[in-house]
Amino acid sequence: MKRPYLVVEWNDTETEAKGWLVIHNLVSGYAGGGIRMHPSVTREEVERLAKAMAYKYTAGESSTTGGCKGGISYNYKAADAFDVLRRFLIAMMPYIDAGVSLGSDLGTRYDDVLKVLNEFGVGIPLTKSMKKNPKVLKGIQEFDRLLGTQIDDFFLNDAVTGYGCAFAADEAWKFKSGRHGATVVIQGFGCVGASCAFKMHQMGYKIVGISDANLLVTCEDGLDIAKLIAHKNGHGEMNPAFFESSYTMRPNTDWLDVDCNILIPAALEDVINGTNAHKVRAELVVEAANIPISTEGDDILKQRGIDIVNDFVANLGAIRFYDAVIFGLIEPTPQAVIDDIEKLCRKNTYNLLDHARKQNRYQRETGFEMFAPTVSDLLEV
Ligand SMILES: NC(=O)c1ccc[n+]([C@@H]2O[C@H](COP(=O)([O-])OP(=O)(O)OC[C@H]3O[C@@H](n4cnc5c(N)ncnc54)[C@H](O)[C@@H]3O)[C@@H](O)[C@H]2O)c1
Repeated sequence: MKRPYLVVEWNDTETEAKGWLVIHNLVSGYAGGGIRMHPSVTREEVERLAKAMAYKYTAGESSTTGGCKGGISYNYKAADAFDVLRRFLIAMMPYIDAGVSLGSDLGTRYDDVLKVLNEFGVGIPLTKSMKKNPKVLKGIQEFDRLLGTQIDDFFLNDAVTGYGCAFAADEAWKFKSGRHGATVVIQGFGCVGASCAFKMHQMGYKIVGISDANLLVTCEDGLDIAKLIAHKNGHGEMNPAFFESSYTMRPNTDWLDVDCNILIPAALEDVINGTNAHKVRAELVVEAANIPISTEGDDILKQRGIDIVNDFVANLGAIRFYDAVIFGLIEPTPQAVIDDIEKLCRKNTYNLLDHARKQNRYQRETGFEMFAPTVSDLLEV
């Protein structure tokens, strides 16, 4: 399954926006993945992201869902960003109605996606057979209810992925026998970056640097994560008016210049690449973002002996939440959702690092073998 099963290209009627739906594989006619909106989105990127989703569902032990992704090349901060998203979803509606389940990703909000799907009477996308399955319909109701619940002041859906990444980072750090109170730098302070920072801090790590779309803020003694979260905006941007006097502000491009033990990219793709991977100072990189390391960057990290935890191992929280609740795999409570994700992220991370160590190989290669998707079905019509 090297090639995507289906690629659909879209040109907006009202703006210069362009978009793609890529289905990497279907399992019993079903696939899941979020929609990314960013000016840099390309077809190739959406294909890579859809592939990563397919691996993620395998790592998430899903027996029901393949990987897909939506991508829109447009400014997510533009005043008409929601209208562009709406028109993209309308164009993709025949696929969505057949069982291609699109959610949110960088630059889009799940509420906005659901608003459009509800407007057209689709709700959460399901295949024809799922729509007739009472267990799945009950699962949808539970999932809808859980979307409105909170944990540690985050909406559950905004916490699941970041928490999972934090559990994966903690497991990997312990596997390396790292010292307590290790230092962490995080790129991105949106849904994933902020909740990951919160959980890492809660587990005793010191967050010494965070970057967002505007700036990098650092502090050797550790940043006040709760305060930064309380004052960030809906685009995951920190508010410098609430920074402490001990903080240093720098351009966000300096994020690799900060000393740390663990580096967590939680924003864009290919941010560690052939031009900057030699600058990574951390001993461990945990991929909270999807595909944050380019092939060239990967080669350099591998040569330098830096450990990594693959994206599809660390950031499967949201897809596991969806699958586990909709298909009735766990008790539908916020704590059960988090406990389930913790168990899975820790287990997969440990197995990944253990296999790689025993085979004396780079984790990326081991991960691609361990979690390769095996099913490729057709759309259910
Ligand atoms: N939301 C999820 O549940 C989820 C699940 C799995 C994977 N992911 C992946 O995690 C990553 C982040 O997703 P999100 O949902 O948190 O997005 P988001 O839109 O909520 O936040 C994105 C963050 O990235 C920051 N950012 C943008 N450009 C930047 C730059 N040049 N330098 C530093 N920071 C920059 C933004 O300011 C913001 O803080 C993406 O790769 C996404 O595919 C998200």
